[in-house]
Amino acid sequence: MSGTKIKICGLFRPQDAKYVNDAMPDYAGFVFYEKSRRYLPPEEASKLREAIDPKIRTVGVFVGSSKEQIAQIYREGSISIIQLHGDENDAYLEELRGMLPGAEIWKAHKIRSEKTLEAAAKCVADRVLLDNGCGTGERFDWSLLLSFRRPFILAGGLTPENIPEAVKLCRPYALDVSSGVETDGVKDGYKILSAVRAARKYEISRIQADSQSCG
Ligand SMILES: O=C(O)c1ccccc1NCC(=O)[C@H](O)[C@H](O)COP(=O)(O)O
Repeated sequence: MSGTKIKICGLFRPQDAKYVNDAMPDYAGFVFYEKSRRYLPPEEASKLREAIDPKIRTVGVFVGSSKEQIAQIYREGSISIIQLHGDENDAYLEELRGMLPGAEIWKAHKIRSEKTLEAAAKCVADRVLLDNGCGTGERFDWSLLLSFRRPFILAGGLTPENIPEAVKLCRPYALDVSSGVETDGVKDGYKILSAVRAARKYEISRIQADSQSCG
């Protein structure tokens, strides 16, 4: 079944690995941005990666890092996808690609208007992530996505409760959730499980409805 994928972002404690292993999202994110309250020091990334089920792909989130820093972390093997969440432009992406042939690169775009979506549509990244901000728990105006024609990862203000609405309205390739699966600023195992189930459950009920309507 190829349903909507889901990423749980901002893991940094040993128990976060257990939570994702119980829920089995498609992706887990490590934030390598020192100013984030979810910062994971690069020297701790390999240990956390090893504690996570190998079927879950890990994504490194970078803001304003040098290409050399990103390449070093990627080569160490704790992440298999690079997510650029700062002001990186296409030239930066192409240079990074030249340094890391075959690496999957995602680029986050802060969506404010049709114009910001146009930039996302043209971006050279392997995948684009459409967000309100940077792990701030707020969503943008999803109605802007009605005419967006490229597969995308939806981020910003997603919760176990609004995931069915998000999937139904926006039809994303994947969902990216962080604040919405936290309690008192740290990851909550029950909320992670609920978010992953919400994404998968919606997909199952949609497939059932489609097969019934086909007679
Ligand atoms: O999570 C952070 O602290 C963060 C800091 C700086 C840049 C990006 C950051 N997170 C990126 C993500 O991929 C988040 O999952 C995404 O923005 C959604 O966050 P939320 O609205 O909290 O669900």
